[in-house]
Amino acid sequence: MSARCSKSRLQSRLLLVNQGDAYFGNAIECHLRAKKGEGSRPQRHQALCSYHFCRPGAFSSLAGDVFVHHHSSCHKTHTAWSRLGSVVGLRLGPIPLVMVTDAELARTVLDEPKSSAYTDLQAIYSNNKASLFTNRHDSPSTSQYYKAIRRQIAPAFNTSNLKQSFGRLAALMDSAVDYIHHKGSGQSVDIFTIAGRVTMNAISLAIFGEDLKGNEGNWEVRPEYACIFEPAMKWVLDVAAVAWIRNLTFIPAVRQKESELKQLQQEHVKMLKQLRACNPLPASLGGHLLALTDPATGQPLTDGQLEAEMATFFFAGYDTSTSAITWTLALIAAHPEVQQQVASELAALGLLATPNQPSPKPLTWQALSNLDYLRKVIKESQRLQTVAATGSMRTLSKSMRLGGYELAEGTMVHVPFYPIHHHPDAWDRPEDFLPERFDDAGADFLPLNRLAAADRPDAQPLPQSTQSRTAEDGDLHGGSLFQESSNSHSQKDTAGRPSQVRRFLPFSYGHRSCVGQNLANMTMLTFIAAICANFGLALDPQMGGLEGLKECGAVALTLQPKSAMLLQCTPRKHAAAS
Ligand code: HEM
Repeated sequence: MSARCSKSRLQSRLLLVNQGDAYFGNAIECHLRAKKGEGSRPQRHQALCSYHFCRPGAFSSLAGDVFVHHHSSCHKTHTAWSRLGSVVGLRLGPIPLVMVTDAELARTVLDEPKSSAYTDLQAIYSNNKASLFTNRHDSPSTSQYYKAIRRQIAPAFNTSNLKQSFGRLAALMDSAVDYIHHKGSGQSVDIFTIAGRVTMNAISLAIFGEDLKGNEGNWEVRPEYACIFEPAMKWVLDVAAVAWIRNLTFIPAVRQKESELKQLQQEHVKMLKQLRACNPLPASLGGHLLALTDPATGQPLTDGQLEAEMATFFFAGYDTSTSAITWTLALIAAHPEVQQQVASELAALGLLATPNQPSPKPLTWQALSNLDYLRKVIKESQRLQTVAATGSMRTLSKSMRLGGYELAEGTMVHVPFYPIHHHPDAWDRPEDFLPERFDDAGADFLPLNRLAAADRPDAQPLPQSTQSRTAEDGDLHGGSLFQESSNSHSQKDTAGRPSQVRRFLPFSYGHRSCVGQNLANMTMLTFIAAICANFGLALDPQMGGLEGLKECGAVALTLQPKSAMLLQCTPRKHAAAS
């Protein structure tokens, strides 16, 4: 124990030097200091907690907080740490990392122009090929490339462009509904798998104008692409955590993983061929992809470049939308009073199936924008079960003072969204599922009386100037299907920052926020409305009720159910479903 401690002390001192006058100890160093009674009570508590999470300690000496940071329950650990302070210092191997879990400080960090968390993942996938995901702050050429691609691709997600594929999307949802009907009343279905197929087909529709993998047959069989995608992505995540494992090619399992990754790349090459062959409409995502030009040459992207961009959309869109749909439907099933309100809203629009009206009106684009309550339900699900739980990463382009700490230029700062969505300083009753909290048009933002909390010595109270918001970066994000766009800010304060602080960040914030959020919102709303219009939902007893639901999430890039999400679906046209 003592040898281990002295080693970790040395490492912590090195971090101390790296970080200028701020102190960032690793878990073991914190543990020692806490045991000696150093620091304030909350700091000691934090230290002991973090030590506990990092066991077994022998390995923690070398790896620092890697295990806890990459653990499938890391969202809960991050949340526990966030209660102890808004800035936490961690060490991933030799790399110091600062975690920020306060909405106001998060704004300062996310406004930083540099680098994003997913950079590494895409770089691993594509052997450092440039893409929308591989913007490197230290390379002007990739940064230039990134900006040009983002500008060119964003209009594909404008609502007016997405609207063109709505009819086919709605037909897709009808097929999924038919499948559940045919399965028979009272049977449980795995909504996680069905949502996966729906999402995959929705992205395919946006890119190719057709559902690539078909929508017939058994919707509870994982799409072929997902079976290739999932093991490959798991390997990418493992390599992101411990880069050198990729070199252990003498181990058969490593060779197997590398070949799975190659298979995924080949799949994307095949898709690219298909895209060229199907001659997509210019307004579609596929049309926009084929029209992309490289700012360095002014020429259309090469096949290699295009393949990396296309892969980005499946990477970014598949896992995320699948989990968000699954959590929302499960939470609706677990809250009968919410389900009742969703049903009433659908009934008022003539969209609800009943024994007297077994074939209700089809969902139209117009009706979609009238589903106010359902939109709030989706938002509240995204807050409670934040899919992008681990949030985003930035590398500081200049030194800055954050929460009382002086952070040097180049420091990596991690902003996990799950703790921000669960922080009692930001939300009333953060652990409860309360869609009506979004009744207030300003609910995406911190109430003014919660700004500049006492534990932020450098925080300046912001002017309480305005409640109005105007869309910013409109050409980069397009209009939003949700009234409060994730990218709309209030007017600026004297430092040029928006004077309201966003506390609701399912799609991140600022210039690197989710470019596909309108497609995600359209897919979620359409599918969830179709399911709720046709079925009364209940959690299968195997899920263990609401408590079981809260426990069944695991982070594997996104926060998703550990396995199947079983829901009992009672057809509304046959029986009185809730
Ligand atoms: C509910 C579903 C979704 C969620 C919760 C989600 C969340 C996010 C978040 C949090 C980021 C920012 C990452 C960062 O700051 O580092 C992001 C980026 C991105 N998302 Fe999404 N996303 C979803 C669906 C989609 C879809 C359907 C697509 C497209 C098909 C998409 C494409 C992208 C792309 C390309 C980026 C990178 C943008 C950039 O770096 O400029 N996402 N997403």
